[in-house]
Amino acid sequence: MGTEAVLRAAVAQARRVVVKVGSSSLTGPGGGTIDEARLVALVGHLAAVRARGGEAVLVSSGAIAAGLGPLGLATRPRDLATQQAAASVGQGALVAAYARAFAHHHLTVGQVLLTADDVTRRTHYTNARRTLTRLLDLGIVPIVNENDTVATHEIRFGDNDRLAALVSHLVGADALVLLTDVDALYDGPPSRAGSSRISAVLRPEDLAGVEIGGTGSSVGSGGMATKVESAGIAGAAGIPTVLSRLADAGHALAGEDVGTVFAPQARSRASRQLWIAHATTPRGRLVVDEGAVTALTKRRTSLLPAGIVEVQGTFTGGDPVDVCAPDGRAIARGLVNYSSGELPHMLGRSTHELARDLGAAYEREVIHRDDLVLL
Ligand SMILES: Nc1ncnc2c1ncn2[C@@H]1O[C@H](COP(=O)(O)OP(=O)(O)O)[C@@H](O)[C@H]1O
Ligand SMILES: N[C@@H](CCC(=O)OP(=O)(O)O)C(=O)O
Repeated sequence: MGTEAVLRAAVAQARRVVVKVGSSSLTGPGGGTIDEARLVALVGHLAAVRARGGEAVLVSSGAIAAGLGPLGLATRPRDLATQQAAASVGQGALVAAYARAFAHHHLTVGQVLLTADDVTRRTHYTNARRTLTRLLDLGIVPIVNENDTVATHEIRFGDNDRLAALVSHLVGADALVLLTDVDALYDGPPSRAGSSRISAVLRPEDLAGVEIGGTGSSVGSGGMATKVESAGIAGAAGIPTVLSRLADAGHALAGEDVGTVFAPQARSRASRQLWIAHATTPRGRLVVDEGAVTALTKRRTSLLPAGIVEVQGTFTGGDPVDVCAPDGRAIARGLVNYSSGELPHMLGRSTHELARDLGAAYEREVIHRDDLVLL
């Protein structure tokens, strides 16, 4: 069996699978309503996974699109507040439609709304993981979406592709399936004559020269770029991804030759570190000296106050920040233990000195090595 066939078989046999469906393939022409027939067909495929003894987590976009009609809007609003209002109206309708469709298969759904914080901050991701795992143990189909109504610009994924990859980490999925409105990854814009389907991405070089563009619809948001990124995030934790159009979902889940399959990378990094690298938007920058660059990159140490020369941005303890070399290049990203107000008083000083002058609480490293990922 070739590598591609092995991967497709792994998807077909996945015990736990995360399936993500995009707004563009769930909505009818114009994008203002959810196409119930497509939703029902998708639910049928997920029920089939359950019927063969598997478990499924559905990550569904479409809240904003589902809210357009009831709000009398013709197109997806551009401003965040109206998008959030649309999501608030649409999310309930969307999950109600899923609950009805799953009930025909005697399956119950549970809604899980997540923000980027929920999959990056230690306490939150542990909670999210526990809830999702418990739902699966109870035989429920979790339906995940971004918590659009509270997410702000800074912390928002916007698309659900990367969120789906992070959810696949959270639940320890065996496969990730991304369903969209295009049948596969193409080597150029799918609308351009001469572009051809890529059936498998087995190594990063397979993406060299591929023109990966933005969304082709009025309701989708990440386009192909966030899907390829999502496959990379899942792959880094050893999880294979299949991308296909919604109409081919059954074939994709059965391991047939549709869409594009992405091989996981050979070396998987700790998934927590991946969340930090891929899920977070840095709230500030810590510029460090050359000694700290070497310590972090060569010796993989924690970041201590002594090596920091400048603090940029406004952040609180627990926020993601970039660590930059003296030339401004971001070399790492991590979750910082102190706020941007506290740090300037600590720069260049040893932890011993800080503990003596400011108290034991200041003995902690600025970013612990477990919370730091090299970029
Ligand atoms: N190289 C490519 N191959 C396939 N599709 C691409 C490519 N570059 C850009 N796209 C566009 O990405 C779109 C899918 O992304 P998007 O609209 O965000 O969907 P979704 O709502 O499912 O997340 C396709 O409809 C297509 O127009
Ligand atoms: N959380 C948003 C998802 C936004 C979106 O368009 O995502 P996608 O279609 O996956 O690119 C919603 O439910 O409308």
